[in-house]
Amino acid sequence: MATKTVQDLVVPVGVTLDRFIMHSQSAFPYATGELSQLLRDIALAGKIINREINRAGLIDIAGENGTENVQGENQQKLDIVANVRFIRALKNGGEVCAILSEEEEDIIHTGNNHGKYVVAMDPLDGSSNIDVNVSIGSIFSIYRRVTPINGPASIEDFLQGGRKQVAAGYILYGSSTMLVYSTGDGVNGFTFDQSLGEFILSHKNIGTPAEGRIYSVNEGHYHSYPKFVQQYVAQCKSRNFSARYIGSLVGDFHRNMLKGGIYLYPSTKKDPKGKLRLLYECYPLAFIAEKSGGKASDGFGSILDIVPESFHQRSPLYIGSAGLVDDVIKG
Ligand SMILES: O=P(O)(O)OC[C@H]1O[C@](O)(COP(=O)(O)O)[C@@H](O)[C@@H]1O
Ligand SMILES: [Mg+2]
Ligand SMILES: [Mg+2]
Repeated sequence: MATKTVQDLVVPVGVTLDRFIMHSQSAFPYATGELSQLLRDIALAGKIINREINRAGLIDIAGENGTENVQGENQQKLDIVANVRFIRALKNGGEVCAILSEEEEDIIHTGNNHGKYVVAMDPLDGSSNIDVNVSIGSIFSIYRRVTPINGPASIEDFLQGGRKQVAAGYILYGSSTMLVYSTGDGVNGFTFDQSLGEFILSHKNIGTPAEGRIYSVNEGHYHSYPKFVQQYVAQCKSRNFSARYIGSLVGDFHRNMLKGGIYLYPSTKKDPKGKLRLLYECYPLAFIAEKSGGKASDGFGSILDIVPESFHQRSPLYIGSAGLVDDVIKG
């Protein structure tokens, strides 16, 4: 038997998120490092939330909290824990002057008025899956503030529109934990190595396949969908597409980005403007979709071109492989 070389025996750890961020930053000689630090702060929040999720059943932070958020949805204990963990990490990090969260009515001022950035976030996405051990996520969207540094942030910092995002991404707590983000130049994914406590580059320069054979939609609401969506779903069935729906946007989106597919959350009779929130669900995932070669539409045009009007605004969402999103819109 051939003797193993040192390379065979000592497999390299890979590129850590930290190193990757450092490298990307060295391509921009005038970068000051603040956005890099902010991405590290988000990764830290992700690690802490990952730990909380893993032990939720052991330390009584599973289940409903008995409260409702600003949108009238039941809050799970972990929704609140994730919200607090994120806010704390961003406050302590110092780069963010204000935060918009799904769990809070108004923006949260961090006290860091010198911070150049604001973050809109869904601290825990897929709340109905928390207690049943199914994939959930966190979603974030980053803007450079437009209000003067050293003063308080305000509404216009958050209502700049999806095209003004300087970075966006998500953390997926699934069969492994992953952080996926883009600063506009490609989309990269990092898998969390529990033993090292580090995110390691595992999915370099992700590209969404132009076509696919997976459709993800809550078919329980079928009769409540607009005609063009019903027709599209019928078309998916007649083309023998696979139906895959977790009910955690991050998980459904991630699978379709890697394998080729489409996620649909149309308007319904109950939610005529759609269920998903524009600023911290649709915009960031649309940013990732477009930067990976996919598409995101509200049925009329690109999600990123919707002019935002309010913090918790909702939108229909059709997102994934470009060819499939085009098929829905054509009707
Ligand atoms: O249960 P439904 O109506 O199919 O909705 C599922 C969708 O709602 C969401 O759970 C909304 O997100 P939150 O859990 O952050 O409120 C999405 O993740 C998911 O895709
Ligand atoms: Mg969500
Ligand atoms: Mg949520």
